[in-house]
Amino acid sequence: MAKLELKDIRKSYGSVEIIKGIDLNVEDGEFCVFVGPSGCGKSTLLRMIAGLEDITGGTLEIGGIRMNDIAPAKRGVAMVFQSYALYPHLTVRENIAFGLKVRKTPKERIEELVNEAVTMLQLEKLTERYPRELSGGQRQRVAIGRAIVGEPETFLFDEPLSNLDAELRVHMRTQISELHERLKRTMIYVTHDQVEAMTLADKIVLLRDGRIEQVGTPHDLYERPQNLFAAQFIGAPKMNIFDLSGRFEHLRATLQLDRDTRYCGIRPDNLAIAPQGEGAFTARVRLTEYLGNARLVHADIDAETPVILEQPAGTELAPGAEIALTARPEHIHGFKDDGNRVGRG
Ligand SMILES: Nc1ncnc2c1ncn2[C@@H]1O[C@H](COP(=O)(O)OP(=O)(O)OP(=O)(O)O)[C@@H](O)[C@H]1O
Repeated sequence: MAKLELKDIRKSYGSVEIIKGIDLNVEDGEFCVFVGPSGCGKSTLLRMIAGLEDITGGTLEIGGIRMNDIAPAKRGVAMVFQSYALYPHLTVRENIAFGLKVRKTPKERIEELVNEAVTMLQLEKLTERYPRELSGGQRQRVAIGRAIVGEPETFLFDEPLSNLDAELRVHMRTQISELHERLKRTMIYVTHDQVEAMTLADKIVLLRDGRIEQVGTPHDLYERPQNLFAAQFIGAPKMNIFDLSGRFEHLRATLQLDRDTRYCGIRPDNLAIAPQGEGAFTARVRLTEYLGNARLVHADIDAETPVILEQPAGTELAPGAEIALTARPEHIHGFKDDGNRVGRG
């Protein structure tokens, strides 16, 4: 069993607090992704779980056992790093077997575990190569193999795909998903890439500045962002936000928004072009981008207020054209003065 419980977890370097009180449960077998902007503390939190960083305050339990002061090797976790951290002078097979040898695992068992991992990760033809003779994706598969053979209860991934090109990232992402399906182990995965977070996670933990902004399924974060930060972090292009305290006051009536609503948010694919003279507001097209399956329209409501909408790829709009825009009530997200969602929950 590898349920993780973090209770008021804190980390300081000197007088600077980096992790500012994290309460979180990760269920046994769950795929949990820590996501957030650079410097928010994702890696630090993961390294604290791994035992590579001391915990300044709070309690970390894995499988019901307090782990704060337990050595990394005794936590039942294996970590896969962005940098692969392979031994250059060892072959693929030797790299994968290394930890088992150190732990004095019987030879036959090492054979068995390594062969299993090699097959699972399709490394059969590469076992006698050295890391320098491998591509980035192959190196990362070896690093994952090394983690698998230790049979950990929990896998910790620290931005494992960051050094790979776009195509390989997508491929490795699906491999990691399949690995989770197959091993059914708890996995915690750090990324700053919201697409990775959305596609891999059972549970997303969105962090900012050492605190949790929102925890939920990918669907929760996309459909019901709990605050302006979550609304703008998840989804690309970003959600459009209109401040109703100023020149968008009229939207309150037109879009029938609650009195508590200070900001209204509408995703680019939820903005529709209305017949001229109708719609909630008008904008002037600046440029359009053809994406193959859609067309992104960049427009300006006024000099300070850009807006982005996603339209069918065949939509023809010349720069300078005026468009009337509208959105259905169920696609409008309302946020209060403090940035929290109206009718939170
Ligand atoms: N050893 C250290 N001493 C002092 N500050 C540190 C140390 N390690 C990390 N930090 C600071 O802690 C904060 C969180 O760092 P961390 O690496 O966890 O962020 P991150 O969210 O993983 O960012 P990134 O996506 O850029 O890797 C940063 O502001 C960083 O500068």
